[in-house]
Amino acid sequence: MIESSKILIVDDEVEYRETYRMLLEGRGFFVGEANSVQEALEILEREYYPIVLSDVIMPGKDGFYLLNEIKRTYRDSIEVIIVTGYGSIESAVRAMKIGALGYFIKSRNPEELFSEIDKAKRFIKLETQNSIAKREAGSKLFLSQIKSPKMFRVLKEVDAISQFSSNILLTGETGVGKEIIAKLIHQKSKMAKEIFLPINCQAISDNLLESELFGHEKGSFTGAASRRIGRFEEANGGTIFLDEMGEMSLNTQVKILRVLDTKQIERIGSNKQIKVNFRLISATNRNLSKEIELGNFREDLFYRINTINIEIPPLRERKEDLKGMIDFFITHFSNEMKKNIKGIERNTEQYLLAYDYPGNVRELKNIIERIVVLSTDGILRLNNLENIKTKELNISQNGKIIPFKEARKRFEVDYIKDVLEKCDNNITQAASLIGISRRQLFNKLVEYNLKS
Ligand SMILES: Nc1ncnc2c1ncn2[C@@H]1O[C@H](COP(=O)(O)OP(=O)(O)OP(=O)(O)O)[C@@H](O)[C@H]1O
Repeated sequence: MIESSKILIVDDEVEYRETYRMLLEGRGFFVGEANSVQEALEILEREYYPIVLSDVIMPGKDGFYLLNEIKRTYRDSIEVIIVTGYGSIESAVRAMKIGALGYFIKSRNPEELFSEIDKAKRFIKLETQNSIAKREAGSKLFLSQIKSPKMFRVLKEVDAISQFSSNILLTGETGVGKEIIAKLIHQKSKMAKEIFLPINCQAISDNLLESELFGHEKGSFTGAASRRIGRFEEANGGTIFLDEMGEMSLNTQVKILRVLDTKQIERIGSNKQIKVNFRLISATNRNLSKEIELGNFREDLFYRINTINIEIPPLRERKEDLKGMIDFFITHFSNEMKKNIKGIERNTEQYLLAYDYPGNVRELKNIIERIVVLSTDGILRLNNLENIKTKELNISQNGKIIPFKEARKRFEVDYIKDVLEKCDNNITQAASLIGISRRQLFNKLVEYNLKS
């Protein structure tokens, strides 16, 4: 079932509901019905419908009341299209002001209704995938050029398993491209048009992770100011990608196991069962068998998520692709930064080809980004080759990944120091190279205590 194609029709007249049902089902939508505002709100409590098509005048509460309630409770996770028999500019404006996405007059051509629904679908997808899209903006992938036999085998496996809905576990060191492969599996699957929802279990604290995944009812805990639709509900019909699965607490593991067994969830603070249907791809860079022995990971969950296992090799085991990847990232970053890169210094290229990349593709990508940023004459060179290891691996401390804010600070400090060194500490020139104002750079120097 296609989740963004689920529509709830709210109309007190059964003939209208049936007409819409016929029209919409004919176009592949899954249709739910409510004959009143009250019933619609009850259904929405139980089941997630991303799109609601509501009549205005009904016995009891009217469509504007429903619209108001939906926007107050669900904000942008549900889009509403108001349908009315009597079109008037005032009521259209009113609907839009309250937050309806579209407005349709019953006597009009149904094609207009479909175009409103398409708009709502695009909006919902955009909302949920906004952050993903931002992250991936302009980044084409190095896939079709792959020559390494090990990576080639991975791509073959992806082709073979994409069409099935079995749970998949991706294993491999950090930065090898597990998320890229997860996305590829989704794109090649039957759900390609539906949502791909990545969640990094390590980036979210354990108590928040539960609410993130399952959603919560208003007031179910301090800070739960409104109802929240969980990720499992949002991913319905599509693929959910649980990254860093090995970091999940035993408590959350039990709950995930239950969802996989029953295909139902309960929002925190509610005991209503809600049906969910998604494909699960998990990833970890831990050795889960070892974690099971240590009592950190549940064996039953391991077997559930690991119907198919794909191991992604580290970059040092796919040296055949290194040269191609280096060129690929140079082109990518020089286009992105609009820099005319003429070439790469021989020593630097040799070093990059011989280096073993413990941080894998992510590390290679970061190094290339940095040398492209720092190149002022169109030639790429690593000034201090020994520095590379300590700088690139500066993402963890005592074995724990450092928080994003701290990592950004470290990067900015290194980056600013490098650029200043290149410009003989000339702040005006450094600011111009970086592309920020002299004042902004000066503020950074004060903030990071780099003035000396
Ligand atoms: N084939 C590829 N083509 C282009 N970029 C890639 C490729 N593989 C990985 N990358 C880039 O390398 C970085 C790391 O990739 P990704 O996040 O998929 O790795 P991961 O294995 O999921 O890492 P982690 O275990 O740390 O979550 C990303 O910036 C990604 O865009």
